[in-house]
Amino acid sequence: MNDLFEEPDLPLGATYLDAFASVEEAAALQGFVDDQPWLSSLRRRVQHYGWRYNYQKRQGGSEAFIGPLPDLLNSLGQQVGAHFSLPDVFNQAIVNEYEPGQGISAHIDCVRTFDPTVAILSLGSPCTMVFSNPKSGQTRLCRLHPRSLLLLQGEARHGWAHGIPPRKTDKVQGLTLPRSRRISITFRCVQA
Ligand SMILES: O=C(O)CCC(=O)C(=O)O
Ligand SMILES: [Fe+2]
Repeated sequence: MNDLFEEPDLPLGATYLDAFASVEEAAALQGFVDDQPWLSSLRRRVQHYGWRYNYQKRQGGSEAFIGPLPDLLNSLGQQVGAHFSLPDVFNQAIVNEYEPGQGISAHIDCVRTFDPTVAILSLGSPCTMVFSNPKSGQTRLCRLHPRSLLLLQGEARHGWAHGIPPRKTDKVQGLTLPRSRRISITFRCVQA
């Protein structure tokens, strides 16, 4: 349920679905992720599945194939694909962990490496994502709730940057809401 019933304010091409994953699926995904090793080379911890992503080169590269997505991730990816009738199957997933105060700077997911659809599943703490449009200077805020899915396509994927400010709290309709640990799983299709 959305905090204080605020409506998500999304750029064209973005779709937000509350409670996309069931409580059981979310718990299983969180348990799975928590049992896997983390990469700690960024300011936040990450896990890569399917294809390793090189943040410096901003690409995957043919040597970067790790293997098929683990079953739990694959079945969630398939559900997203079926729900939105997507033409391609997700073959890559990046897990991001955010402790309070951590975020991700505004970016557009690499267009050369990844296909036009990006799907973000949220677990754990709610947080506010900021969309910014470099051409118009507009910004839009979207509250991401645990178990929600955010699909980025079209303008929202290519014309707007998205990021999460590195804060310990978010302001929602005048209230200051503390963040706790959040996990996101971003599904993409690497064009091999
Ligand atoms: O954690 C999120 O919700 C966003 C992650 C993201 O934008 C990315 O991995 O490219
Ligand atoms: Fe992203």
